[in-house]
Amino acid sequence: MPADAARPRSPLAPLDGVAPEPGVRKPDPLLVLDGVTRAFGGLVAVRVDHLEVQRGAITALIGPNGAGKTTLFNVVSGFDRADGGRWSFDGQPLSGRSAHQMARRGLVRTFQLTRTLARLTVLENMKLAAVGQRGERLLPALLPPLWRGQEREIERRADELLERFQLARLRDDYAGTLSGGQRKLLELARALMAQPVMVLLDEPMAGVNPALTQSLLGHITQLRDEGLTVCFVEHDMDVVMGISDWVAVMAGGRLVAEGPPHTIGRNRAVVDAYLGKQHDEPEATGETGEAGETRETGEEE
Ligand SMILES: Nc1ncnc2c1ncn2[C@@H]1O[C@H](COP(=O)(O)OP(=O)(O)OP(=O)(O)O)[C@@H](O)[C@H]1O
Repeated sequence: MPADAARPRSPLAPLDGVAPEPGVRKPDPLLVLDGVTRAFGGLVAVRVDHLEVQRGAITALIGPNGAGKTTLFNVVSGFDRADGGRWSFDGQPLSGRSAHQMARRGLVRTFQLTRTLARLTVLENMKLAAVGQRGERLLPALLPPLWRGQEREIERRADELLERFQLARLRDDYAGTLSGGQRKLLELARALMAQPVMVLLDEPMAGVNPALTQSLLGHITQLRDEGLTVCFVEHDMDVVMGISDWVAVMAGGRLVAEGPPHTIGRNRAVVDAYLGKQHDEPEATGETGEAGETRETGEEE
């Protein structure tokens, strides 16, 4: 069980002064990736040379469609295999571990399309998340009394989380009757059943109405303030700017930029990633100023 899950956030801003450069070293990285690659046939979906995720921070992972964000989440969380590279979590080399093993170490992910089971109740979904993520299936057979104690503890934790996420009144409803937004809340609550140190959230706000988006944002920042490390994929830039401590940008499988949220919009590599490099080609190919200088591309403004 990760002991530091409820570690209070340092009042210092540890990312202040970290250079906004792709692959930059962080003062206290929890997750460190090196040379991670994943290809599908001829398409290299991910090729990240180096990425560090700062402990206790909210990091947004952004990039255009098909940039490789979900694939990177899948690989690191053990839901997919990498073709190459390695990564460590909390100083432990964990490349190639299964999703169960990663969850036991404290790294849990949620999915773009929620994975709640429609024909189970909200509470059953929560309990299953604890069992499934922690790989405790053998316990009931081997040690019934101990298991009953654990089950009570799991239910207590589930009820606590359902209360926190305003889902308590839906506890005994089938998950299939929940709205899209409520399912997103349940997905986040389920992830927390494993008492993770870090959560990877894949588009946690997608398809959620504005009121519920605000509620989810509040929950995510509260998790960070309680010491959890959060990395999330998001397309809505208002959300990214609103809650991120740091932003990492992918394009074509690569990490093309990193930095504090306010620097990202001004970064040329990010503009290129979203608009396509050709957006400034007319200026770059032969258009000269009075002094005869050709404007260069690819630089940060
Ligand atoms: N299982 C798969 N088989 C074949 N190609 C895949 C598979 N999964 C992803 N890809 C391809 O890999 C590339 C990266 O996809 P990925 O879903 O990781 O991007 P993304 O940045 O998460 O995109 P989005 O923001 O649209 O979700 C895309 O070209 C995608 O079509």
